[in-house]
Amino acid sequence: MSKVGIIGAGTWGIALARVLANAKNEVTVWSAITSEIDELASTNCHPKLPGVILPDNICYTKEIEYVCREKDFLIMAVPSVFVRSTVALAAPYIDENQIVVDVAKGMEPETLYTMSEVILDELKTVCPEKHIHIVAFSGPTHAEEVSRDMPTTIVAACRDMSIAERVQELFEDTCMRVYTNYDIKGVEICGALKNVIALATGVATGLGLGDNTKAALITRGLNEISRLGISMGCNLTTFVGLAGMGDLIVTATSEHSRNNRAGQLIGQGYSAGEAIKKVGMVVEGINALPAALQLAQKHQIDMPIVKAIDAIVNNGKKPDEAVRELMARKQRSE
Ligand SMILES: NC(=O)C1=CN([C@@H]2O[C@H](COP(=O)(O)OP(=O)(O)OC[C@H]3O[C@@H](n4cnc5c(N)ncnc54)[C@H](O)[C@@H]3O)[C@@H](O)[C@H]2O)C=CC1
Ligand SMILES: O=C(CO)COP(=O)(O)O
Repeated sequence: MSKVGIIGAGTWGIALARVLANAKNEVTVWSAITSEIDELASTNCHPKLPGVILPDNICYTKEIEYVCREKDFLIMAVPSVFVRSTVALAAPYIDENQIVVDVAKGMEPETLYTMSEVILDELKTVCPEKHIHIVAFSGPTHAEEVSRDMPTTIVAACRDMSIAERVQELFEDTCMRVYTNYDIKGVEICGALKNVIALATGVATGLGLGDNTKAALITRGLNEISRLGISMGCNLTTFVGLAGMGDLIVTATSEHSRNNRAGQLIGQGYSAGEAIKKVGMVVEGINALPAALQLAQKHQIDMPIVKAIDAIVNNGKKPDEAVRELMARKQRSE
């Protein structure tokens, strides 16, 4: 039995809280939004996970200190744009013997840091004397399915494999089968950038295009992401594994994906802002675009699908025009 603090009460934080509480761990959930905590505590339900009853051994708190103190694991489950500010709040209460597990998928546009790097950077600023272990936890894992105990696989990534193994053990005997990987940077790049490609497959669906187009976007999209990752020193095997190919497949094809849904709306003619509003939850692929473009430029990697999505989302390019341009690119070898 472990003590786990879940920082963030969106669908993913709550799905993980449920799995871990049912496995007899002592689970505490915190949210920056106090009304969310009141609702969870009084209903044992999350409004975006209808029909899922949460076990009553989950403790809810509005105190960041309480969610951090004396926990073995702290799971950072806020959307990527809130990771830095949330770590700043939590840092004074985080100890060296705790493992911080990041589940947010994104990259910070100003620093080009992955989320584990953002966490480390913020912890160094607030408490430079502490050495804290951080694990990236990423893979094909929609909250809607995990919260119904559907068999799911995921990667726990850390340079120190013994720390990744601690997270693997935490999820033993749950619906989640955890694989370890020491290529934390590769795992995090996969998690952030597959969302951009899922936007692209959504756009294709919204335009009324077919399965051939989606397969092309998934395959060539993975090629773009892996070329970037390899140029940054990551391992190809990470990109063809669960955090890469696995998560790209699920996000690009699942009805649960917010990125896929936002892309569909954009393909149907909605602006990015309208699509985000209609989806009503975080669309990380849109947040990841500035960092993706900067990294492509910095590492001199051609990323035509990422560029096309940025042109549609941020520069008003018509989706059908972007498809025509992608198809008309100079012919080349695979
Ligand atoms: N939902 C899913 O199936 C999965 C999500 N993820 C990742 O987990 C992260 C969180 O995603 P979701 O839980 O789906 O998001 P969500 O859109 O359901 O959650 C939003 C949550 O963010 C928190 N929040 C809102 N404003 C905040 C603020 N100012 N400061 C701190 N926290 C604030 C609140 O707890 C709110 O419920 C994302 O990076 C996502 O890519 C990863 C795997 C699966
Ligand atoms: O990362 C996810 C599944 O693994 C969630 O994807 P969406 O944010 O597109 O729903």
